[in-house]
Amino acid sequence: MLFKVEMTVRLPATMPVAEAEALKTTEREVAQGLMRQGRWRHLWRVAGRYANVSIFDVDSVEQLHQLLSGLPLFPYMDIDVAPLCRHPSSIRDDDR
Ligand SMILES: O=C(O)CC1=CCC(=O)O1
Repeated sequence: MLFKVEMTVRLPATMPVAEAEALKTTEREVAQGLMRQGRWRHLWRVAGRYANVSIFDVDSVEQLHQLLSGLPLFPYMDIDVAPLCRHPSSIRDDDR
C-alpha cells in the first residue's frame, strides 16, 4: 500500500541547538534505515519550507502509523497522510 505523507517540522524555538541537531541526526538514521528496507520510497524537500513530501510503501495503515509515530521528530511534526492508487494513465509498471 502506497501513501503520500507530508511532514512539517515544527521544532520549538526554545529547544537547545544541540538537542535539535541530535534529533535530526537520529531522524536521518531511522529514515535511511526505512529507505533501505524499501518502506520509505521517496523523500523530497518542499522548497522553501521545513517540510517534506514522502512516499511510504507499507503493508497496512497500522504499520504506517507505527513507522511514523516511531520517528524521532514525530512529537514535533504535523503529518498529513493520503492513500495512493495506480493512475490509469501511468506508463510506469513499478507503481503498485
Ligand atoms: O527534514 C525533514 O523534513 C524531516 C526528516 C525526515 C527524514 C529526515 O531525515 O528528516
